[in-house]
This record gives sequence, structure tokens and C-alpha cells, in this order.
Amino acid sequence: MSTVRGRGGHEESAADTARATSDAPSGHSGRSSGHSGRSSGHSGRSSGHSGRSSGHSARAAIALRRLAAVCAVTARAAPGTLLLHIALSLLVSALPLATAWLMKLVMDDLASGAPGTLLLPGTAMACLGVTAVVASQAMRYARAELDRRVGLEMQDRLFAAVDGFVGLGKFENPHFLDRLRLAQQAGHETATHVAESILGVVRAGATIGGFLGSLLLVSPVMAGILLVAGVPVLWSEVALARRRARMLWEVGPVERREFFYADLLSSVEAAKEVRLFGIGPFLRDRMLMERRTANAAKRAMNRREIAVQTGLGGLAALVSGGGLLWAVLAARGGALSVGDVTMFVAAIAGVQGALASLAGDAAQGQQTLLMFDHYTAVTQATSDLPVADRPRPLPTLRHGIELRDVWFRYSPDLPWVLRGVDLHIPQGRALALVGLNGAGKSTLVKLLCRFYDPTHGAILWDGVDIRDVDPARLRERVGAVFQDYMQYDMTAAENIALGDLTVLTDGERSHERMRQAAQRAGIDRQLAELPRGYDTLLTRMFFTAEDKGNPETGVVLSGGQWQRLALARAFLRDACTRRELMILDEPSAGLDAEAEHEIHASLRSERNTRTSLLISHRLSALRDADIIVVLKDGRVAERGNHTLLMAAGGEYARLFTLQAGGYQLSAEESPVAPEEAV
Ligand SMILES: Nc1ncnc2c1ncn2[C@@H]1O[C@H](COP(=O)(O)OP(=O)(O)OP(=O)(O)O)[C@@H](O)[C@H]1O
Repeated sequence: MSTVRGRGGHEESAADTARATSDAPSGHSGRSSGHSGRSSGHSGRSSGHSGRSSGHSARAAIALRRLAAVCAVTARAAPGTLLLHIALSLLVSALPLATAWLMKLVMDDLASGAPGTLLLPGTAMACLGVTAVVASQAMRYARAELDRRVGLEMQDRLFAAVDGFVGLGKFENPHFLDRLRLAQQAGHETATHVAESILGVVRAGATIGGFLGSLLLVSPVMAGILLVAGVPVLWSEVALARRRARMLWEVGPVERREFFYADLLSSVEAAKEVRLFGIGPFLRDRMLMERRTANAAKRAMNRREIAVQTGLGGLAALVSGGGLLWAVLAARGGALSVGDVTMFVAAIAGVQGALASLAGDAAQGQQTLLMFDHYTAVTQATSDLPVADRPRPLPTLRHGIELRDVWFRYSPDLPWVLRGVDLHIPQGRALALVGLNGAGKSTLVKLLCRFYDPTHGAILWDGVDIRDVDPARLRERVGAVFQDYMQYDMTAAENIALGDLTVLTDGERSHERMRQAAQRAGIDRQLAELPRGYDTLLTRMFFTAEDKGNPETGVVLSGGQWQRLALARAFLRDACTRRELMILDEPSAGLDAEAEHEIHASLRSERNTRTSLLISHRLSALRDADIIVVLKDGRVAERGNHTLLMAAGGEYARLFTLQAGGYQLSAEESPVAPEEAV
């Protein structure tokens, strides 16, 4: 058996699977998807000072690792822009100090009683002013460009990672969905925010260093006081950033629910029911309730920030007021020159401003790095399903697919859906699955496509466990129309071509293949008659104001037409490379009687050459299947062909008779008068 990677990569699934294993029915055959049960529970809690300091250094190491990761992404995505941004930032940070020194020279010169020519310092100050304006505008542009380039790179990586998840489990995990939302948010802004924060810290550091150096020449005491006053500012801002990041994580689920209600209130799919049932005010109330909850959390955070920052502002005012008083008194006593006082005032303003922005930048940087954790958690997440390191080749299907004692539930806290299903789908035969709502038919289909793994038991493709093969290779062999098929807001051609994208680029012959698939699904004529034929947009979502009255820009299909389109997509995929297993889960639920008849006739014509799995509640559509299997209580309850199962008089016979009786009864109850039947 091949080795596997990705086991236990996700903290929730690891815990879930471990619990699932502990609930496992005993004596099952096949492989368990659980873990070895090895505990990683050594807390290793160290006590006292050494524990605390090792905690601090571990946190610092984590922060540095995060920082390095962000810097690496930024440098890779936009190296030139990053360098330009750094150069401009340093230039901008040097300007206030240069201005302050020039100002001091001018003031001292003026106060000397015999002022020299002020032309040179005056011109220099004017040049500095112009440079400041140009450099800060250029810096703004460089920052925005950095934002765009890095944002693109990060979005690409994020969605490549999301697309790489093999199964569906992660998309049904609310914890993961929250992470994904925050990761998307972080992907938009992290790198620029962090770069901005680092540069802001560097800029502020340069300004503080320059001014403190200058201030040391005037009064080392005041330089010391200014520096010490900066420590609580820095500390409080960093603490606030931590709290802000935690608050954002906590309101995540609340905002997700709010978006859900907002989406319901504005989506065309929900609009019918919302209006007919008059549930708009109810949904609006729910949405606002979530908004209020999120607002309350954010309000509390704002209040805390205001309280902390007001305190810090008071401290800053106290220091600068005291300093000013001291400088004026010192100047009156002749200890300082007028230029010194000017320099001192500029230094106080410069250092305090720089300290505030340093604290703000450090806090912003830290908060962004914490958010970046979500991005790394998603992009570096291991597969939700184990994937073989050295996958086994998938053989051509010659014998069939076997489900061996398959048990499955969606999570350990949910009931079992399948309870030991044993089933053989012979190659070249059509097998129909029958069962009441919730019997587990679609779940079984999802297991066959390996969107989930059986909790116990195994699925074998000609004897090869499908967990040992590359999921992409498995899915290449399978064609499917799902019960909840997709309707893409794209053109008709694109909707079909998604089954095999080469038809979009391969010219006329491929176009012909697309039309054949549409013909097979009975939708070709209707698509050809659309205002722009196959190139008609099947949505009215992307209209501009000018297009509004023009039906050529988009049309809306009926439910059954969409279903035929989904079938055409599956048929095209099949025509491109013949799929060895064709799954049709309720392919005809929305089709008219004529279309249903045509589709099933087409499928019947392929008997003996194609392995197919059919699911339908219209039992008349399944009666020709080679094998009919009834799922009940998570197990195979009956198996046989139509004649055998009818003769057995079990569940299938009961359901079939019920349905057939319905038709006969209606016909008897409302006999059609000959003249009405015309
Ligand atoms: N993603 C999921 N997470 C949790 N439970 C699920 C999920 N999908 C389905 N279930 C549950 O699994 C059970 C079987 O559902 P499934 O869709 O397989 O039934 P089905 O036989 O296809 O039903 P129907 O005839 O209504 O389509 C149901 O009880 C359902 O609530």
C-alpha cells in the first residue's frame, strides 16, 4: 500500500476522525480513515520565569517567521516597486529633520542682529518643500502599485490552494470558511500593510533618531524624557492590535451570518419565496441583529482604543507642554538661543509625531501579521483527504466497482448515512439506485467521486482502493450530472464547454462536438435560436445601463433547459474522452416527459458498453436498468431487476405500484372527454 500524505493536516478533521474511529463498529473489514490515535497531548508546560521567557521568544520567532513570509511574497511579486517605495520612504523621512536644521540656522542668523544672506538657506528650504510634495505623491503611487501587484500574487496563491483541496469537507467546515474569508481579506492588504508598517517604523525610527540626536545637543534630559514617554505608547498600541485581531476573529461567524441574510434579501433565487411568504422583514431583522452584535463588539473595541489613546495623548501633551515651558525659561535665562528653542519645538513635535506613527505602524504591522496567519493557514493547509505520495495507476475498468462494507457519516456528531453498504457495480451495466429522500443515494455518488472517504470500508475500482490513486486520475474516468448541478452566468457555449475546455480554442470541429452534445441533451435547436446563438449570455447579471433594453445581451433559461445544458456538459466531457463510469443523479427531474424519454432512450442505447449509475425518483425511468438496488436505513435492502423486485413484493414493488397507481388513478378519476382530448 502506498504511503499517504495529508493525514491529520487539518486540526478539526483530525479531531473529528479520531472521534469517528472511537465510535467505529467493531469487526469491520477494509481500511479506516481514522488516525492511529497517537496522542500529542504532552502540554510541556514549563513553570515560572523560564517558561515565560521561552514563551516570549517563541512568539518573537513566530512573528519573525510571519514577517519573513510576507517579505518574501512582496519581494517576489513586485521587487522594483518595493525598492522604489523604500527609497522614497527614506527620502520622505529625512525631510523634516533637514527642514528643522535649516530653520534653526535661519532663526539663529536672524536673532544674531547682523543677519547674513538668507538666499542659500531660503532656496534650500524651498527645494525641500518641493521635494516633499513630489516625493510623497510618488510614494503614494508606489504604495498603491505595490498593493495591486502583491494583491494579485496573493489572490492567485490563495485560490490555487483552495482549488487544490481534494474533497468537499473543508467547504462545509464553518471554522475553515471563517479563515478563508479572513485570508481573502488578508490577501488583499497584508503585504502592503506590512511593507507600509515596516517602512513606517523605519521612517519614524530615522526621524526619532535624527531629532533625538539633535535634542541631545540641546538638552540630554529632555531627550531622555521624550524617549521614556514613548514606551507606554508603543506597548499600548501593540496590545490594542492583538485585541483588535482577536475581536475580528470572534465577529467572523456573526458577519458570515449577516452576509447570508443580506444575500437572501438581494438574490434573485430567493426573491420569489421572500416575496410570496412575506419573510423580508423577518430576514431583515435577523440580518440587523447580526449587524448589531458585530457593531457591539466593534464599539467596545473603539471605546477601549479611544480611552487608551486619550490617555496617551494626555501624556504627550504633558511632556510637550512641560518641555516648552522649560525651553522658554531656559531661553530667557540665556541658556538656549532662539534657534535652539525653534529646534526644540520642532524636535518635540517631530519625535512625538514619529512615536505615535511608529506605535501605530508597529501595531498595524502586528495586527496584519496576525491576520496573515489565516492566509498561511489556508495556503499551507494540507489536503483534507489523504493523497497517496506514489499513487497507484487506475486500471481500465474490466470487472466493476465494488463498495465493500462502506460506512459513512458527514461528521462524528452526525448520524450514520451509510451503514455497511456492500455493492457491486459490474462493468458495462446500468445500475439504478432507489430510495426515499435522505436514504444516502447522493452521498454514495459523492463517495464514488472521492469527495469524501468512507469512514470505514473501502471502494475498489477493479480491485484498486480509490484512496490509493490520484483523485484527478479517478475523476478523469467519471462523468456525472449532479442533482445540484451548476448554472454558470456565462454564454451557452461556455456553459457546455466547461465539460471540456479545449472546444473553446480548437476551432470548428470542436464546435461541432459541442453541438452534438447539445443535440444529445435535446437543447441544440433552442440554443441555436437564441439572439446570439451559442454565444448568447445566459444571465442578465452583467448588464450595463445601455444594454438593459437589449435582449441580445442575455437571456434567462427555464429550469428544464438548464438541466439539459448540464447534461450537454456531461455528454461533451464524455465525447472528448469516453468516461468509464457515468453517473446521473436525478438527470430528468426538471425535464418534460418527451425529453426524459429521449434521454433515457439515448442512455439505453449504450447498454453493455457503459457502466452507469442512475438515480431517479421516477421509477418508470429506471425499470430498464440491469440492476436495481434499494437503499434503506443506510444499507442495501433489495437488489435485482425490475421483474424480480416486483415479484418479490418488497419496498421497490411498493414504491413502483404507488407511483404507477397514481397515474392510473388520475386517469380513472378524470376521464378525458373525446372532444377535450384533441
Ligand atoms: N454535506 C452534508 N453534511 C451533513 N449531512 C449531509 C450532507 N449531505 C447530506 N447529508 C445528510 O445525509 C443524508 C443522506 O443525504 P443524501 O443527499 O445522500 O440523500 P438522497 O438519498 O440523495 O436523498 P434525495 O432523494 O432527497 O436526494 C441526509 O440525512 C442528509 O441530511
